[in-house]
Amino acid sequence: MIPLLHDFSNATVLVFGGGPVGARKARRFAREARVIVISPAFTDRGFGTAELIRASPEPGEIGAWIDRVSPALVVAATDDEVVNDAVNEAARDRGLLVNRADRAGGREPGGVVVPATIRDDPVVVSIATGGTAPALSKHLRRELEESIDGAGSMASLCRRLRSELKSRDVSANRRREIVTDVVNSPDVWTALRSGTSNGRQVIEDVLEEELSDGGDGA
Ligand SMILES: C[C@@]1(CC(=O)O)c2cc3[nH]c(cc4nc(cc5[nH]c(cc(n2)[C@H]1CCC(=O)O)[C@@](C)(CC(=O)O)[C@@H]5CCC(=O)O)C(CC(=O)O)=C4CCC(=O)O)c(CCC(=O)O)c3CC(=O)O
Ligand SMILES: NC(=O)C1=CN([C@@H]2O[C@H](COP(=O)(O)OP(=O)(O)OC[C@H]3O[C@@H](n4cnc5c(N)ncnc54)[C@H](O)[C@@H]3O)[C@@H](O)[C@H]2O)C=CC1
Repeated sequence: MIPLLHDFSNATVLVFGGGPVGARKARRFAREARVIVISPAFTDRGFGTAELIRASPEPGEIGAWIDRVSPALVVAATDDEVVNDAVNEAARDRGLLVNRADRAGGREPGGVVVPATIRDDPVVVSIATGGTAPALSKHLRRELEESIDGAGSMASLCRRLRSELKSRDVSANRRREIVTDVVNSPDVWTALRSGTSNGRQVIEDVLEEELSDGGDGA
């Protein structure tokens, strides 16, 4: 499988199944999408801002629910394999993305997996194990969380630095060298992580040095 990023803003995600797994997927997608969860019972409280609809569709009724809601992605998270099969089939028939929570492999086209995710906006890190060990994905997510501390601030710094360098007509090659040096600088990381800098001073220092040596990097 090849990881891709998908923007769900202004899209709808339809989840079948209101247990802990349906809730986790609902919370995940609700940070961006409109989420609707359909289930005869909601055994978990943490559905985020998702809209909950109490219903127990038969396999033959799944397609009609999907048509009513026009989702971009459908999640099959019930404890009934026959229902999950029907969700998978109805979503595929309509060319929609589908996430099966009850399958480790054997995905068909359009089938997607939800990875463990670490965020320090706008930075995002995803972890998956090819379905072999979701608990390992969770463990690695926890282990790696600390190591990306400051990455969001570093990304913002780089965005501002790149735009300043562009507006001063610094060549693409030189921009690449400068940005790479900043990203690799332990001092900059320490300053961002400790909160002693928001990056403004780093940008000013880099620009001053660049302009004073004529921009040739010598
Ligand atoms: C294929 C996949 C499909 C998908 O859901 O997209 C899938 C499938 C299955 N998960 C199962 C079990 C568990 N899943 C978790 C947790 C997570 N599962 C997630 C993703 C995925 N799970 C996809 C593959 C990702 C990969 O490649 O690693 C995470 C990362 C993302 C998320 O769901 O948000 C989230 C951690 C989030 C976090 O904390 O960061 C735990 C741990 C726990 O609950 O504490 C357990 C119990 C321990 C265990 O079994 O490992 C079972 C067996 C069910 C059964 O036995 O009945 C199946 C089905 C099967 O294996 O057949
Ligand atoms: N992908 C993952 O991370 C994980 C996946 N699983 C799998 O996901 C499934 C769901 O896990 P849990 O939430 O823990 O199970 P659960 O049994 O607590 O919840 C299942 C929910 O589906 C609902 N449901 C039953 N028939 C339905 C229908 N026709 N339409 C809509 N909803 C219906 C039930 O009322 C219940 O709320 C498990 O059976 C297992 O196969 C389990 C653990 C982790």
